[in-house]
Amino acid sequence: MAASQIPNLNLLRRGRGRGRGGSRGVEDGHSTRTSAKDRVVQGTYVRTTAIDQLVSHFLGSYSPESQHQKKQIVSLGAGSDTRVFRLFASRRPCDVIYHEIDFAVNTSAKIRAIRSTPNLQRALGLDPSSNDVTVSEAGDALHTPSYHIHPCDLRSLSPNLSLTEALPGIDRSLPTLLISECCLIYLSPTEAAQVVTFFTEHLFGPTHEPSESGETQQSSPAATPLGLILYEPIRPNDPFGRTMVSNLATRGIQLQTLNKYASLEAQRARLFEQGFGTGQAAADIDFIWERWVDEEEKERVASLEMLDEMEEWRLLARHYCISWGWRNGGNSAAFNGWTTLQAQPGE
Ligand SMILES: C[S@@+](CC[C@H](N)C(=O)[O-])C[C@H]1O[C@@H](n2cnc3c(N)ncnc32)[C@H](O)[C@@H]1O
Repeated sequence: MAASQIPNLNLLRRGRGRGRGGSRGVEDGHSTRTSAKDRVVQGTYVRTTAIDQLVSHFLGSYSPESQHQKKQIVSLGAGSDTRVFRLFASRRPCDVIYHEIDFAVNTSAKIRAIRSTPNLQRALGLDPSSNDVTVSEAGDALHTPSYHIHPCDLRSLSPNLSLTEALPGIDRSLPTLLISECCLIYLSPTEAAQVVTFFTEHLFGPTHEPSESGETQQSSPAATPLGLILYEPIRPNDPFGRTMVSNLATRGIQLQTLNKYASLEAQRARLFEQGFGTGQAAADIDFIWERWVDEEEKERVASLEMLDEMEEWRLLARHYCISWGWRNGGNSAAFNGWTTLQAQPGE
């Protein structure tokens, strides 16, 4: 699918209706604007809160010393996501190196927004007049010591590219978290797996350096600690899921990996198979709402929603999941914070 054809799934959800009866509110286009907006607040809220929690459990609590133990985040298909602004505003001096990858058309738009919005620059801690900020001539790449925006089709990442060609500024030795929030689902299963392999094996795999005799030898047996968070729809085969798929299809959207990774179990198996051998976990948004959000917060957010809409929202929430997997890479404790998070057992 070409860049211009890829809609923002998150924005599409904004147009979804309540749909009483048959389609149970999936993309049926008969909603009132106000109620659709309310529900999106709750859908988006849980997703963002859950991923924020995974991110903060990975980064650990902030202290000025923590900048000496930097970690790295790579957001695949970051689009107009704003997590980096919130994160940088709360961790200064910064202890994270943050990379965002997307098609040039999207990275250019984001860089234009940053350049024209002093508040965003302040959130990033940027001084645009300093030499620390470099923007490419085409306006589609941005590099600072802590924040990099890469104009790149993920499918073009290949072991044949040098690091400076592929993703300048990536540090191969830092514990790294990859985030795919509704991104890899647009690729074919093979392409999506190749993207993940590029990171698990090529960029962050055990390093191989030529010996004096010219043979390749393993200089560091331990791979870099690496984690992956995926946020995507699941369960396309029940009545609600079938309606979801068919309504997306009428808009020309085919979520290519949806059938292959259709359940929580399939998502966990995918993470294991794709190199995150230390731990794999998954939960649907309904479970996360129940178990990760405290009662007071739930009441506050649910009050935005008419009570009789709640069941419908929960049905929708059972069709989106977050899965997360990690490998420690030697004895690293980089992802130990994830072991305390409650995952959903079973399918
Ligand atoms: C539904 S949007 C999600 C954006 C963002 N992650 C969020 O949650 O708000 C999907 C994003 O993935 C990007 N994307 C899809 N395929 C891509 C590819 N092959 N290379 C780079 N970016 C891609 C799209 O351009 C788009 O910005």
